[in-house]
Amino acid sequence: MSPPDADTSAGLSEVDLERSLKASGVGDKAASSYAVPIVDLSNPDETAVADALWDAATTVGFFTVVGHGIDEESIDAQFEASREFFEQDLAVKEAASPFESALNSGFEHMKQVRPSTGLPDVKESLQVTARADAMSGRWPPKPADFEARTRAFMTKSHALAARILTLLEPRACPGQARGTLADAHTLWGPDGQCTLRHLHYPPMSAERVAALPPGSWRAGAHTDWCCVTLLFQRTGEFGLECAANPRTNSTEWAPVDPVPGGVAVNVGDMLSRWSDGRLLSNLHRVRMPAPNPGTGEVPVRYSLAFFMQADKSAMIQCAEQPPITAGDYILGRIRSNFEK
Ligand SMILES: O=C(O)CCC(=O)C(=O)O
Ligand SMILES: [Fe+2]
Repeated sequence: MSPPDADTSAGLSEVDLERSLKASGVGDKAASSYAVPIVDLSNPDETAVADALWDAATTVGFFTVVGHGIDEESIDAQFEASREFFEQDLAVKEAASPFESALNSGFEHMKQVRPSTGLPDVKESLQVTARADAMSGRWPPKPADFEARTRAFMTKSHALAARILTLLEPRACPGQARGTLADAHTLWGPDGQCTLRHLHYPPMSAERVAALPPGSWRAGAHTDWCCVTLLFQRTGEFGLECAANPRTNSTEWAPVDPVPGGVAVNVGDMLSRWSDGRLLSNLHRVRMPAPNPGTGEVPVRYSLAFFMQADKSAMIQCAEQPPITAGDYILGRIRSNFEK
């Protein structure tokens, strides 16, 4: 399908794919156990690292990086900030960081409706988009150093995502100067769109889970909108699953379990488009785990997702689709997930 113009072409096929899961049955299939690759970024042989990333990105599309250089203390501190924010009352969180879908920022509680399920994810999230106007009036006052801590964590996440993009770029976008992808993503500039999403999947009793509408997921199957996502998980908190990318024609799902010292990475739709499909984004979802037999409760899950999204004005130039600004591209995807 060749879209008629740039504005309406943003992410249409991805939304159709997600909607089709509702009817296909693929969405209900249990996860099997093929392994998500692990890539060690501390290997001094840069060619070997680039090869391993390319293999991982073109087969599964989801992989875990270790030796990535982000210190454990910063990751733990961000999770702690997230926990302190979410433990407040709902009304306090809503007032502290009002959600604004057009800015992709703020706090939302069970508001994100996935096209794959037609139901809200059973989660709450706090999104920080690295642009001054997006966060004006949205920095939560508690914990007290939330803004400083989050800015520092986003700086480290951005550097890691930029390194991964630069290692993938020569094969993903062979016609473009090396560094174009990383340079298109700035933090805190007037056009910035990189986002850190703090996610909280609340613990709940088996009765509350049973009362949810049938077909509810912690996060319904979806692809991400960005170039790459860094997904930070805590040990012992499971449920993330991915489908291999569409090139493999596989309908299997694999668990993406937390790896000590590891960060999960996935390719998003923006990079699929930018690379003319040399890289493909893949579906992933977060399963509602079985209640703990001792407590009868479904355990809590926290995660942090850093979405490396090109600046609003960055032009996504590729051969097979019309040029589109990254700003228009993201807006199209937001509209497909949020009512307002
Ligand atoms: O919480 C997770 O592990 C996944 C979250 C996710 O995929 C997303 O927010 O896009
Ligand atoms: Fe995602």
